[in-house]
Amino acid sequence: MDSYDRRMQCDYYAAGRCHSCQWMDIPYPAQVRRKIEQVASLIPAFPASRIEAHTSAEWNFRNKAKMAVGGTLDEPTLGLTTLHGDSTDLSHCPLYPPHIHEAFAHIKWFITLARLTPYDLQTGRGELKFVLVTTSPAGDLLVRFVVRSTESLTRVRKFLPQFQERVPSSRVVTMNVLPQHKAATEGDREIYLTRRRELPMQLGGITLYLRPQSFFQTNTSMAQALYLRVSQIVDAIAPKALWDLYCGVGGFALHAARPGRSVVGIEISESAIECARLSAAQAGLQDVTFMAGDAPERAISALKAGAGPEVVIVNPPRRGIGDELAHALRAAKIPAVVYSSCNPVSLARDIEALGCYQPESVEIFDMFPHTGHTEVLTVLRRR
Ligand SMILES: C[S@@+](CC[C@H](N)C(=O)[O-])C[C@H]1O[C@@H](n2cnc3c(N)ncnc32)[C@H](O)[C@@H]1O
Repeated sequence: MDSYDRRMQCDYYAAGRCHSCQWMDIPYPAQVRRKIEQVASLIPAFPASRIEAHTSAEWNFRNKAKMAVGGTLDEPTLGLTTLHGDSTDLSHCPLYPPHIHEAFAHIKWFITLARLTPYDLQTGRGELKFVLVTTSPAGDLLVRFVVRSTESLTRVRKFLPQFQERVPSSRVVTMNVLPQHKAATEGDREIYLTRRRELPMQLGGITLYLRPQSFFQTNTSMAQALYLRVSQIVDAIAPKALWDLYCGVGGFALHAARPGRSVVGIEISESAIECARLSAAQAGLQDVTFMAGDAPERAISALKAGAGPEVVIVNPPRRGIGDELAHALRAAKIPAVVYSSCNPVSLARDIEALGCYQPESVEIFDMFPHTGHTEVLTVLRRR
């Protein structure tokens, strides 16, 4: 497919209305080659020819939409807004699956019905700032209305049954309050409008649970492939004890849990840990413990006290694991570190800090087609 055909698949890009996917002009196989070369240039110990790539669907792969609300009460837009008060509707963005597109139409109808005035970035007036929608593989939705204040709460509660009648898949609906005029897509306060609080995300044999403020990988099929691959890698090493640091709602830990293997997951978000525990209990997993806390701090103190599993999985935020944790893993002589990273630059820095660890394999899981971002999985073995 040439670049002209590709542009035709996203009308917004072709019309110059959205530039979020910077690589839209590059045919997908060339995007993947470019990512492999980028990763190889950052991890010189590993040649591009040995990097395996797991490719994504090119369209409809994103499970989460973050839409800025603009336009007017009677004709709201979902997409982009600017400081000058301009708004662009992107509610048919081809990265989202068709049922999210359908939900957007009903969300617009609901905005008008509940008198949720779009927030104006220029004047600071109005109420509704963003609509955040996440879908499960089964098509159920988590819908969040990010508002400036709770002024509309009574109306939203009143009309919600009508919205849910139109969108029965909207299992969890919340109002998130973001009073400050700042560049953020959500605030700290979450008001649940439905009895259900978690969106079940069925991945293979495990059901993960997602709450409004918990992290979840945005490409569900790629996440499933990644968890499966890591469980195979861990099974091949066959550790008796395993840690999953920065475990989120437990994707790696739960997929790698086996009878006779002790698994510990550590994550900063209390609510993500509650979700991970729920999944473990439902799956009847015995020797799996999830702890809320600072992963580097807890791991370093446990390593200093002499604890040490045979395998440590790390999946940190973009900043990476940092020198202190890298040095502690090295000093404790952990035999294998399975590192999943969304930032090859911090990954390369951490590999350097780990020192005596050699990449045994490097794989790309292309979570983010049409952008320069990629997820890299590497197995680091102590030399
Ligand atoms: C890239 S996400 C990975 C989540 C999970 N492994 C998954 O597959 O969904 C990084 C996670 O690190 C968590 N986090 C950030 N800082 C942390 C810290 N200091 N200690 C523990 N977890 C942290 C975030 O809340 C987020 O859930």
